[in-house]
Order: sequence, then C-alpha cells, then structure tokens
Amino acid sequence: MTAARIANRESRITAAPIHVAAGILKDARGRILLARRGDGRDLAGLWEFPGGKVEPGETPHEALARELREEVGIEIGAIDPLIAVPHAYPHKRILLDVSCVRSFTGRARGLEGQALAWVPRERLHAYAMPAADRPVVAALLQPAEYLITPEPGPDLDTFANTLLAAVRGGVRRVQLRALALGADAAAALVAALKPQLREQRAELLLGGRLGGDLDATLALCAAYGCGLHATASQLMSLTRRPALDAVFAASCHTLDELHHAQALGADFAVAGPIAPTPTHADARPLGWAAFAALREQVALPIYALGGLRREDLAIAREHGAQGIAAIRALWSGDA
Ligand SMILES: Nc1nc2c([nH]c(=O)n2[C@@H]2O[C@H](COP(=O)(O)OP(=O)(O)OP(=O)(O)O)[C@@H](O)[C@H]2O)c(=O)[nH]1
Repeated sequence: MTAARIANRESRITAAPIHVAAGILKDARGRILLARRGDGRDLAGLWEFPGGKVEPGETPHEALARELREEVGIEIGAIDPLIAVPHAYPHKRILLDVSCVRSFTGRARGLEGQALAWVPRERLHAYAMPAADRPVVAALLQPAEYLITPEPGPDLDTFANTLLAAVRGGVRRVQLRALALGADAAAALVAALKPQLREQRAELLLGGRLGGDLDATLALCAAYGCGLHATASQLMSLTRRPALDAVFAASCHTLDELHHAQALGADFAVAGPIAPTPTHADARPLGWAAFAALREQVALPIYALGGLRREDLAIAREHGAQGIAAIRALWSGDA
C-alpha cells in the first residue's frame, strides 16, 4: 500500500462517524423486521435493521422515515429511542442510532431487491448481523438494569429480603457480590436466593470472589446454575470461557480487558466508573465520552457503572450502553 493510500485509509478511520438511523419494526405477532444487505454493498449478506445514513439537514426520525419509505414501502409514525451504538469497523466508524417504531402503515416489501424477514425476538441470534448490531440485539433482549449487591453484612435475612424486594420492583439481573462472606455462608445464601430469583425470572450471577477464590465461585455457579461475573484480573487470567450453563460477564476498565472479554465469548461486560462513587473513591471517573470511545472498539453489550441512577438510563443508551449497573441506586431505590 502506498503512503498516500495509507494516509487516505487512516483519515477515513479517524473521520467523524457516519450517522445511521435504523428502526425496530414489529408486526402484529411481535416479530421484528430484518433486511438482508444485498451483494456488492458493504457488509453484504448480513441481516440488519432497516434504515440508512442520515443526510445533512435531516433529523434521525426524518432519515428513518425516508429510508423506510424508499427501501421498504412503509410510512412510519412516532419513534422511541432504543440505543445509539458507536462502532468502529476496520474501514469506517458509524453511530448506529436505533429507534423503536411505534406504528406504521403499508406492507413491508424489499423495494431494492433485498430479502426481508419477520423474526421472533428469540430467533434474532440465528441471523448473521454486523458487529454494531450486537449491542442493539442485547438492548432488545436483555435487562437494562444490573443490580450489584452491597456487602451482605451479618444480617443475611434482611439482606435477602431487600434483594427480593428489588427484584419484585423490576430488577431482572443481579450480581451477588460478597467479599467477606465465608464459603459455607455464601453457599447457604445462594441456595436460599436462587429458587426465589428463578421464580421471579431474574438472573443470578456470582461475583468472582464469592466463597473465596474463582474456583470456589465456579463450584457454586455449577452447583446452583448461576452465572459468573469475573473481576478484571480474573478475566485476564482466563484463557477460555469458563464452562457454565449460564451467563459469563466481567468487569473491565481498559480496552485490553474489553477485547479479552469479547475474545472469550463473554455475554456482557461492565465498565466504569462513569462518575465519582464512594465505593471506588480512588478510581478516576471515565465520563461518557471515554465510555463511548471504548464502546466503539468492541461489539460486546456493556453496562455503565459508577455513580449512576435509574434516570441515567437514557444517557447511558445514548452512549451505546446496555444500561446501568449500580449498587445503591438499584438496591434501595434511592441513590
Ligand atoms: N441500516 C442499517 N445499517 C447498519 C446496521 N448495522 C450496521 O453496521 N450498519 C451500517 O451502517 C451503514 C448504513 O448505511 P446505508 O445502509 O445507507 O449503507 P449503504 O449501503 O448506502 O452504504 P455503504 O454500503 O457504502 O456503507 C452501512 O455501512 C451498514 O453497514 C443496521 O442494523 N441497519
């Protein structure tokens, strides 16, 4: 490659992201519309949410309405933002701005010869999609809030009751994080919590130091069918995804850690702290811009953590986060 071509390629990669508006359209049965990118186009053959580039002077809503009219032959009504994913492909950067379309008129057809498919939510994973779409599918399917428990302390009954109250209040994904609990007490707590969380359809992940070290935690995960949430240093010590029947997640603070989590096939990561937080007083806050800069380098769903409240979900989604992970804000309902 000549110097001029290299310079040209570099300038395209570092150039401002291309703003792309895409829509989640549902039919009467709740199935979601995917369109197949035709031959000769970038990322040809992959399935995507219909939409296209936002032209100068257009709002994302106007761009989406135009693209769906031109490409699929429908007229859309109001939209609700779902997630805006910054993603860096090797040759270009995009901001994939995805909204849920509340209503539309007309029958969807592939007006540019593209194949269309109405896909049940749980079948989305069976369709090969561009990397930027992975966080979009996660935003559709996985919880927006991730509760990380505070240290249980001596009164385990009150702890368990507060946790179950949070789950009854809508939390669907929980990490039991306890550093000071002995192995037997940890096992008894997991045995007590797991059936009740299953009944509420809430997922339980065990923090990587529950019951001692990672091996002890993995034994508890296997015994009770729980997911694993590895610490960043545990993540970096792993050379393959742990054998689990449940989700595998990790805390990440750097791009290396996020890349490693993705390479091991983690289901999601947690990154932060976004804002100052008393539980990690010495950690330097990342801020949203740095979060988005990390986010665009990996396709993993990532929860933002640190000093966040429930009301921060919208800003988290604007920066491509799966949602917010929190201790205080989700534990007692106050921050
Ligand atoms: N509409 C849409 N585009 C997506 C999705 N995911 C994703 O990475 N993209 C990328 O966002 C850009 C959308 O622009 P476009 O649909 O107008 O693309 P295009 O074929 O006109 O241009 P291009 O092929 O030169 O990139 C493409 O580069 C596409 O690869 C998605 O779910 N929906």
